[in-house]
Amino acid sequence: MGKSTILGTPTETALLEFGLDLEGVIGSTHHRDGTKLKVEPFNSVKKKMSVLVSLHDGVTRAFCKGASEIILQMCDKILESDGNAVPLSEKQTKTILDAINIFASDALRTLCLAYKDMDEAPEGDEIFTDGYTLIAVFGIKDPVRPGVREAVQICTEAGVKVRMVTGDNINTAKAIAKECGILTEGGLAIEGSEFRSRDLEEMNELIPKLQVMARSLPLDKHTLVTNLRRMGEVVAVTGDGTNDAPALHEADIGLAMGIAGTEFYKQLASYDFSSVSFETVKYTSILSNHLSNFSALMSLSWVGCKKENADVIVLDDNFTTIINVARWGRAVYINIQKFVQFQLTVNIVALIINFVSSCITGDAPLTAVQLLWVNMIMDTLGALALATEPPNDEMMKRPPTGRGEAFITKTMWRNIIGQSIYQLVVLGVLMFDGKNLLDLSGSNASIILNTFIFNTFVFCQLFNEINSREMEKINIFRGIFSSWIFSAVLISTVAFQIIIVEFLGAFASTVPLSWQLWLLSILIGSVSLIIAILLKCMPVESRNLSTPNQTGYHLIPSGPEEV
Ligand SMILES: Nc1ncnc2c1ncn2[C@@H]1O[C@H](COP(=O)(O)OP(=O)(O)OP(=O)(O)O)[C@@H](O)[C@H]1O
Ligand SMILES: [Ca+2]
Repeated sequence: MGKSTILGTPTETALLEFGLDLEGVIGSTHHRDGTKLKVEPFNSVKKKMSVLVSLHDGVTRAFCKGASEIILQMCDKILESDGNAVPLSEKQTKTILDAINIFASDALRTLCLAYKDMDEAPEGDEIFTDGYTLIAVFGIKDPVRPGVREAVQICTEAGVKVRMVTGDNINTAKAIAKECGILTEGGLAIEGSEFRSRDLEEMNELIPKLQVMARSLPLDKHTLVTNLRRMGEVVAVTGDGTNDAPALHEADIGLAMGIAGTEFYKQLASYDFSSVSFETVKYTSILSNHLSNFSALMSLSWVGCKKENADVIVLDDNFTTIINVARWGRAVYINIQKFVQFQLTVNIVALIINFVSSCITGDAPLTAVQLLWVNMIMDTLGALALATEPPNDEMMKRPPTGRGEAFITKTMWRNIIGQSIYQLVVLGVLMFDGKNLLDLSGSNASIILNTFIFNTFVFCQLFNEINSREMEKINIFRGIFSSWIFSAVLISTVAFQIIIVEFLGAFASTVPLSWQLWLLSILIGSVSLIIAILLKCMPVESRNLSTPNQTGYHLIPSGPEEV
């Protein structure tokens, strides 16, 4: 027989696989034919699941498995290795609790398995919650994937604070959080029950320090997200969707991962669940042949989460992918800002030049066709050039954009206004004294001057397009050749400009220019590169990270060294 594939949550599959392995060791035993009477599926609030089976000798047996402390509390007996149930002494309870803690501190998810025999099937819906006999304690290892630690580090550098909210035991949660760098020195790790009991004021104080919340209920995740948002934070939640749906829904960005994500994926292509890397590594010695009934306990409890709750579905179930989401999110946002900055400069200058000139001389230097042309190249090609820049690592080293932050930042206004003033001064001088300065005379003087103004205006925009690649940094050329689109756009803009000025005079109201004037246009345009450097030396906004906002909540530090 080939190896069968087990479907279900990683916890379930790990246990079932272990049970099946054990069956191979102990031999398939008699209890298999018991009939299932009732199943209480796993639920994140109770953190346990139960099943009621009727055995052939008339006995009804309840099996229960779930969070170790919770199941242990329901037990008053323990199954010894010889198969006899003996009362659970205080000393034994302590030993078991110690074992649980040792497992948990080793980053293992701990579960207990217990059973209870009854003569009759109980009435009502509830399966008993006391008088159980403890069968086993399990420690399940869910190895932290390679790269998670690095991903958390990148998040921290990017000003994204990673918190862990889990249904697991606090010690398990702490151990895992330490392993992936979520729990740091001075950070707070608490249990959901404690978190729940706090009032609003205490939460305001507690939440900024909170790094790990363990044994949480679905509602706790939701409460945390609501409070973080109230504090003005932008919250992204990742979850496997089944019990995280409320929090995913409440978050600004809901990232469905794990089963919810892969379940969706499974619909597109068949997905091999056996690749899920949970493995059972440790268990205590209190095992008996009762375990053969164990498979009845397994339920395919995973429910496809509502896809509407998530904004992003992480198909590869990998935390590192979230970095990519953030990188591209930032890249797109910044690219749009760059384009808007560039576009606003073009429009402000064109509008003012034409308006002022019309008011004073009754004549606009830039004709309708020229403006249309400017708009076409600047809109289409500019968007293409600036919006297709790929993300870079720099982007993940700046703090995130806050919820209420203006789209056009002060930095952008500085660049827009500075460049516009330069262009307006130059073009204004040319407009009013250009003939004199350029020594133009004769009947053609006016049209030559206007063509020259148009050409200079276009070159100013062209160089400003290069400036717009970087809003804050002086070096605007970094990686300019890695994006071939940008170079292609610049070259084709120049080519179009030559064609329109030199050959399409009748259409665009231009005349061919001498090479001296071409050179002068380019020179004047290129001065905007120097203007940009001067502007960037003018500080406008200090991204003061420690400014408390209205709730007294401090923004997170930007680098790990400040944590
Ligand atoms: N199938 C199951 N049957 C019984 N108990 C379970 C099962 N799965 C998890 N548990 C228990 O419940 C706890 C997890 O609770 P919960 O599902 O609320 O948290 P979670 O952080 O969403 O977990 P997960 O990583 O499974 O998504 C585990 O620590 C374990 O003790
Ligand atoms: Ca879950």
